[in-house]
Amino acid sequence: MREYWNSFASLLGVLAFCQSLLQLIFPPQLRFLCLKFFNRIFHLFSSYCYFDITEIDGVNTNELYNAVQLYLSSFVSINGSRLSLTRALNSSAITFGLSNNDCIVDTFSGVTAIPDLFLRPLPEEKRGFTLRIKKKNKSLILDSYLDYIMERSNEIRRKNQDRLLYTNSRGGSLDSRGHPWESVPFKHPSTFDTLAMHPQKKQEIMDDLEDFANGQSFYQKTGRAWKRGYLLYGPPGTGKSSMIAAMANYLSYDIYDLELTEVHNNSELRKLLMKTSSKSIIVIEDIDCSVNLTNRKKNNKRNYCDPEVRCGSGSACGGEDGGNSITLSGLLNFTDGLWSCCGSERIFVFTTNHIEKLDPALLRSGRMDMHIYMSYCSYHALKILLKNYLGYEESDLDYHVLKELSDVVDKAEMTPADISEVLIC
Ligand SMILES: Nc1ncnc2c1ncn2[C@@H]1O[C@H](COP(=O)(O)OP(=O)(O)OP(=O)(O)O)[C@@H](O)[C@H]1O
Ligand SMILES: [Mg+2]
Repeated sequence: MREYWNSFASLLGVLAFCQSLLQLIFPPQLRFLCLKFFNRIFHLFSSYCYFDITEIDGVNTNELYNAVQLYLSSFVSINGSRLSLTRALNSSAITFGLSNNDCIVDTFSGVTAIPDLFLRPLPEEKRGFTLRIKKKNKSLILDSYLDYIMERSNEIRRKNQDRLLYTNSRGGSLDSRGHPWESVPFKHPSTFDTLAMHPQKKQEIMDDLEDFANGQSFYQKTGRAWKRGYLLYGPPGTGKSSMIAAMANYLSYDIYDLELTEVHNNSELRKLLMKTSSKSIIVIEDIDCSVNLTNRKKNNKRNYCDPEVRCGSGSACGGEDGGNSITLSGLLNFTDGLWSCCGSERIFVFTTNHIEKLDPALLRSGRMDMHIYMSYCSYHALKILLKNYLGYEESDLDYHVLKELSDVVDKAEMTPADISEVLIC
C-alpha cells in the first residue's frame, strides 16, 4: 500500500516541478500545450487509468461524488492530521472527510484479483475525486466497484441519518418536489426490550425480521419479491403501534404511515407505493376501520360500483381509476401484485382490533406472512412493565407477591396500556 502511495506521490512531485518550471519559462498557451503533451506521454506509459468524479456534472450534481465522499468517510479515522467534518441534513451523525491532496488506497475483494484503487480529492478549484485503477483491471472491476461504493454509501447514509416517519395526510396533493409523502424525524422510543410480551414470541418476531433483512439471496434464489407482511391484531392498548415502532428501531427502517381514507383511488395508491423507499415499513393502521374490506366474492362477481367493496366516503362509480375510492383488489395488488415489488426490502404491517371483520383474502398465507396476536397483559409481559416503569427485576420482588400477580393477571384481562397507567401513578 505504502509503495503505491510513494510512487504516486513522487510522480505528482515531478509533475508539479515541471509545471512550475513551465510557468517560469513559457507563455500560457505554449505552457498548456506542453502540459497536455506531458499528460499524454504520462498516460501512455502508465499502467494505470484515471477517472475524475467531479461534484458537478454539467449542471447536475453528481450522485457518485456524494457517494464517494460518504464512502471515504468510513475510512478516515479521527487520528488523521487534517480532516473535514460534515453533518448532513436530518442526520445526527458527524462524518469525516479527506482534505485536499490526501489519498486512500482501497482494496476491493469482490473479484478474484485484488485491484489497486486509489481515491484522491481533486484540487480545490475543481471539487471531485480521482479514482486510479490498473489498466488491466479496468473492465473487470470498474462497474462492480462503483456499484459497491453506491451501496456502501447508501448504507452509511441510512445509518447516520435520523429515520423518518412519512404520512400521506395531505390527500393526493404533492409537495414542491413532487412527492406525495410528508415526513418528520421518527423518534419513537419503543424497542423490543421495552415491549411487554412473551419473550419467546418476541424472539420469534425478532428472528423473523433478522432473516428477512439478511435474506436478499434467499429471495433472489426463490424468485420471491423481497417483502414481508405482518398482521398485528388484538384489543386496543396491547402494543400494536408500539410493536411497529420497535420493528422500525430494530431494523433501522423508515416508516410510511398510510392513511387509506386520504387515498382516492387505486392508481393513487400505486403512485404512493412507487414513491416509498427500500428498507421501509409501510403501515396501514386499523385496517378494518379505514376501509370496508369484506366480501371479496361480491367484488369479483359484481363490479366495482358495489358499495360493499368500496371504501372511503365517496361512492361514485367509475371503475378502478375513474372513481374516488379504492377497492379491496386495489389493496391486495398494493401488497401482493407486481407493483408491490417496485423497490425492495419492504415490510407491510396491517393492524386491526377486529380480525374477524377482515376478508379471508387479506388473511391467506403468503399475503400476510405472520399473524401476530397482541394479547392482554400476561405474567411475562407484566414483569417487563415492572422493570420498565419501576426498575424491579424478578429477584427484587417477594415470592408471594409474584405468585399473587401471576394468579390474577390473566384473569384481570388488562391491557399493557392499562397497567402502564397504573404504574405511572
Ligand atoms: N405490549 C406493550 N409493551 C409496552 N408498552 C405497551 C404495550 N402495549 C401498550 N403499551 C403502552 O400503551 C400505550 C398504547 O399502546 P399502543 O398505542 O401501542 O397500543 P395499540 O395496540 O396500538 O392500541 P390501538 O389498537 O388503540 O391502536 C403505549 O404508548 C405504551 O406505553
Ligand atoms: Mg395503535
